[in-house]
Amino acid sequence: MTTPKVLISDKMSPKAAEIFRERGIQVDEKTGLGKDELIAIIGEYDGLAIRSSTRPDADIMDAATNLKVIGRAGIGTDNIDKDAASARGIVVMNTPFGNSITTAEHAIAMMFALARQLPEADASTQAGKWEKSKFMGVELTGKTLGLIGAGNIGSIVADRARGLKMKVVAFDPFLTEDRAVEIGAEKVDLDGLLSRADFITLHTPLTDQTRGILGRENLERTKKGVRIINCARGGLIDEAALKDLLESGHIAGAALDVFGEEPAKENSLFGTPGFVATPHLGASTTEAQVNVAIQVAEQMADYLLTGAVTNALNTPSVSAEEAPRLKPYMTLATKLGLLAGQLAHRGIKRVSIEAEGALAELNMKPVTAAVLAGMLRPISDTVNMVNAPFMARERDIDVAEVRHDKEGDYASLLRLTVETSDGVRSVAGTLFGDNAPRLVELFGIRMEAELDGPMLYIENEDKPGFIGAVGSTLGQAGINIGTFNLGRRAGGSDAVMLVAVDDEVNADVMATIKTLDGVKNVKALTF
Ligand SMILES: NC(=O)c1ccc[n+]([C@@H]2O[C@H](COP(=O)([O-])OP(=O)(O)OC[C@H]3O[C@@H](n4cnc5c(N)ncnc54)[C@H](O)[C@@H]3O)[C@@H](O)[C@H]2O)c1
Ligand SMILES: O=C(O)CC[C@@H](O)C(=O)O
Repeated sequence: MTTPKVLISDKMSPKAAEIFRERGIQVDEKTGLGKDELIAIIGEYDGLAIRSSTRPDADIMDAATNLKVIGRAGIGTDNIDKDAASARGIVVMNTPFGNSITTAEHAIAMMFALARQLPEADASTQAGKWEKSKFMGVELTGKTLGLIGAGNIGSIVADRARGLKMKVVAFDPFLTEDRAVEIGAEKVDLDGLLSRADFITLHTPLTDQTRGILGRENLERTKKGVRIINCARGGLIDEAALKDLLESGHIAGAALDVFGEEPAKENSLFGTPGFVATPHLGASTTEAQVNVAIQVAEQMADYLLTGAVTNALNTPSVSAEEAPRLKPYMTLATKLGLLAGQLAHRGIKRVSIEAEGALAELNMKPVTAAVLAGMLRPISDTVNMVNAPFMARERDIDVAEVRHDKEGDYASLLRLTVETSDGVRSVAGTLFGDNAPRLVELFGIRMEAELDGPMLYIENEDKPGFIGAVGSTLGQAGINIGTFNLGRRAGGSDAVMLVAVDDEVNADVMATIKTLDGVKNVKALTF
């Protein structure tokens, strides 16, 4: 294996580079690159470690011919084109917890800043004024804090706010009643929150559903004198409406760490009374930056060196302990997928992936991704485990996973049942003693075969002399046979044959085999 190479393209704690080097990965740190500069060099790298300034898009990824992973030292990945990454098989990972406390603390700091007008009072005092009566504040104790989004950061904010003796109400469609009780919040709908909250703080990602969640109409519905904090993402609040309502006095204060346009070197809100701004500092503490740098470097190194996947947004997780146990099953899954994909004459509509015995106790998601990657390889040169589920969805292939706890004839079994417009057919395989993947059933016919190298699949009437005829056709063409794997349907006249050959069988030989008496179907396969 060649030494993987990683580019760190945003300012990051030196801990990240230190970890990459310790793990034997080459690392370059080049920050502040323009898009074209990045495009010119990205082809050299297996990994790209970023914060929020680098914005890897489809153009950058097209040039990133070796790129396997993009690691975001932070939470939000809205600066990464994840669809483009998935389509190219690039894993995107973030560090979902490393800066949560820091960001929650920033939101609380912003709340105090608004409640006591700290920035204005500071500026006035240092300007030599002593405007004691101008800066009359409000207490937090007893006030209602409305959380929009109660995930990692929102729930830490709730905890801190409860410590400040505030009442917490939360709007989050994915928050269960039990979790709301656990974080000490009352679950409410958005209207309830807008009408009751003295302070509102946003902690959702920016999605199609959350964009403009505090738009003009909702801002107008807030309680008069409300104070609003956004340390999540610009785009959640209508900035023009916020300015109007601050100026009209309906909103008493607003503190934004994030803006629709960043860097926000100019913004219409600047200078508005009651407005406080910080330059996307939510995650900027020494502790958080060390946390996210260590985490992103460890995760990326694990993936590049061992295949373990943690905190990926576009592929299933595989822990470092699971990776070696799953590896042989993933090889089996890819081979069975390849077999099913190559033998499907028509587009696949549905695949059911069944695990039996020991395999049923493992993490099935990576196995499913490996099946799909194998199955789609005959129709795509670029498919891999990351983009296969995405490609299957794009092709409307319905994928089902089924686990059977009980062992059958084998300690573990993986069965794929594939539906095309030609009907439903299944293949099954297992791992032999040395973790070697073996086919054990082909279209309902028991047979044992290694799926390796070039092979010939032949369906025929079970007649004496047929095997000899195939053998001599291949022999006459100078093609050496590795193994002959045979099976026949019990009590029937159908037989199947998987012949491992040393060289690929050319079209002329295929045509001759097709003319042999009793042949029903012939196909050249590669594994
Ligand atoms: N300012 C900063 O520097 C900084 C630092 C870290 C994180 N962030 C941002 O903070 C945000 C929250 O991060 P997190 O770690 O808590 O994320 P999270 O995924 O743990 O929580 C997000 C919550 O939002 C909820 N949500 C999703 N759609 C919603 C909707 N339509 N209405 C209401 N709630 C909805 C989800 O159910 C979830 O509970 C993210 O946007 C992240 O990028 C900013
Ligand atoms: O890297 C940063 O400074 C910001 C990070 C923050 O926006 C995040 O989503 O984690």
